[in-house]
Amino acid sequence: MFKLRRYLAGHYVECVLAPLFKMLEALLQLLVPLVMAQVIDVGIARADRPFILWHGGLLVAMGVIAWVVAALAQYFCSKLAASFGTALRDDLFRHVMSLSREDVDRLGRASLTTRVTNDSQQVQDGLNMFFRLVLRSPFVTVGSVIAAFFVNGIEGTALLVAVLVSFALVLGFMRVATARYRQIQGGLDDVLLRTTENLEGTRVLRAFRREAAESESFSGAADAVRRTQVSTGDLSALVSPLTYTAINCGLIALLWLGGVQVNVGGLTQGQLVALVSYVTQALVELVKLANLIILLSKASACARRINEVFATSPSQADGTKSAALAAGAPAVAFDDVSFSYPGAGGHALTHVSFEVARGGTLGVIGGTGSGKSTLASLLMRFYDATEGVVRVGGTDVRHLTRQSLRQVVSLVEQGATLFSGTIASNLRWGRADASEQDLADSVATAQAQDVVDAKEDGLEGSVEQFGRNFSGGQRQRLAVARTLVRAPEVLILDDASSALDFATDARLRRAIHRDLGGATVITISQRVASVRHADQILVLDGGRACGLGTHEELLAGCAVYREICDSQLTGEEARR
Ligand SMILES: Nc1ncnc2c1ncn2[C@@H]1O[C@H](COP(=O)(O)OP(=O)(O)OP(=O)(O)O)[C@@H](O)[C@H]1O
Repeated sequence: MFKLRRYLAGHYVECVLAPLFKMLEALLQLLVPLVMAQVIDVGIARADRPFILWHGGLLVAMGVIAWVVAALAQYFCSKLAASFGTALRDDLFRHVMSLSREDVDRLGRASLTTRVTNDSQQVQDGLNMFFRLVLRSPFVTVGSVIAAFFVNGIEGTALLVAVLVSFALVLGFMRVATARYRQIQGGLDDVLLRTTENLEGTRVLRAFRREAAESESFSGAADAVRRTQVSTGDLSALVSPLTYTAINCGLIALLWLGGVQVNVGGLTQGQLVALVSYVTQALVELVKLANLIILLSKASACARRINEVFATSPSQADGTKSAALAAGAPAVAFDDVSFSYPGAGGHALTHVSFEVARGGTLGVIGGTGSGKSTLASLLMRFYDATEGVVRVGGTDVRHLTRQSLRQVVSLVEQGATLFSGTIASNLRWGRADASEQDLADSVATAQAQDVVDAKEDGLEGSVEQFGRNFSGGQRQRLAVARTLVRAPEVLILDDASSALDFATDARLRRAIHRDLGGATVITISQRVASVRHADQILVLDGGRACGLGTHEELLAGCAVYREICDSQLTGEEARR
């Protein structure tokens, strides 16, 4: 947790003032029994009315001041914790965004979500309580023991023993609890993963009648968290009663010893009342301290998980060169590229080489799992090639700044994702300053005019989360339009028209060719019709390039391509 102290920068005044005001409140609290003792031993014993009234007024004044400083401390603590939480979450989110897909795969998406949301909140809550109690509780506890010694040595010793026993219990709990809380947060990751998977795949779940099985599996994960929470809860539930028991034993000893001493004249009645008050204060503060330690154990487990994310530096260093398609160099080139996903047994791509000239078109075809999307991911530099070099404009993509690479190369993926807002706000993800005309042109090229027209508000029509108020084909066309707004020099369509009928798909390809003059277009598809007119077609089979050429050349020389064509086209259609 200490490592996260940088998020307190700029709030050092509150960091000092909050615990200081709490201390002041505690100091006043410690003085109250001494004043009370005076009232009993002097004021009441001598029936001195003015003395009692004066000290009564003093107690009221101390109460008012204590209330004011406590309110101020509370204000500073809340402000401090809220600023800390906001800065931490912002930075954590930014850091997660800077990680490569490989890093995100390794840390786990669900786990990252829990860390950015729940874990950061736990740390914020822990910090809030820390500043409230870190000085106050130990101060009151230690102060009560010292004050008790000050009043009477024997009584002070009894209180000290009770406090030390309670403190040992609290520390023992902290050691066990931190590990348990880490386990609980890990379990919550699993619950979140199952929740999002099932919510996003509700339709599939129902179609395959997997509700019962998935509910059972979810219950299993939730129950594992419950068991750890219950056992940790049982443990933490013991902390307060044990602390109370230890201190109350001290109180019994104190009353017994105190009674004897009052009888022999070693202690006044007022001093005994003050001592009882100190024991009570120590008890209350020790219980608060125990709860603070429970909260800090939780916060420290969460802080460690957050620090793990910060310790993951992006596995891909950003390049320094600006991407530009130089004349003469191919727009895109794969030079003997192989790639395997982290933790995967084999290669997803093996020794793949090809070049696409500036303004040229490439079709990529192959069976499912043959490595087509992986090829697009390497070109976007979502992952780095394990062997070989991927080049854009003649430069190794690892040497290009990520921003400029993605300015030049744009990808439309099959699972077109839209974000809640309006159609226009989604399209402007492509280019923030795009004019209405730019948006309209892109919509027309993407064959999405009917999608916009169907909305009463046209381009201002609303888009729900993930674009779920649109059909798959409508989402795909809007996603294409969004990319076209950017007017990319290299456009990759990865199964981006899989939900479109053949006629719309053909119109879309023709429009892109017509309106995006000069752009290099890579079309990835399982449909021969989508790639057959490309300048070259790359055929992938099990991650290997088994053919590269025009439709006619491949028909004549590539058995895999011929097989794909046979499964989709009649002999006549294939030759046409
Ligand atoms: N994130 C990942 N982690 C591990 N393996 C992966 C990952 N993504 C894909 N793979 C594996 O890499 C191989 C190639 O996958 P890829 O998605 O590139 O195939 P594809 O040709 O696009 O398939 P499809 O046409 O079904 O979309 C497959 O064996 C797949 O299981």
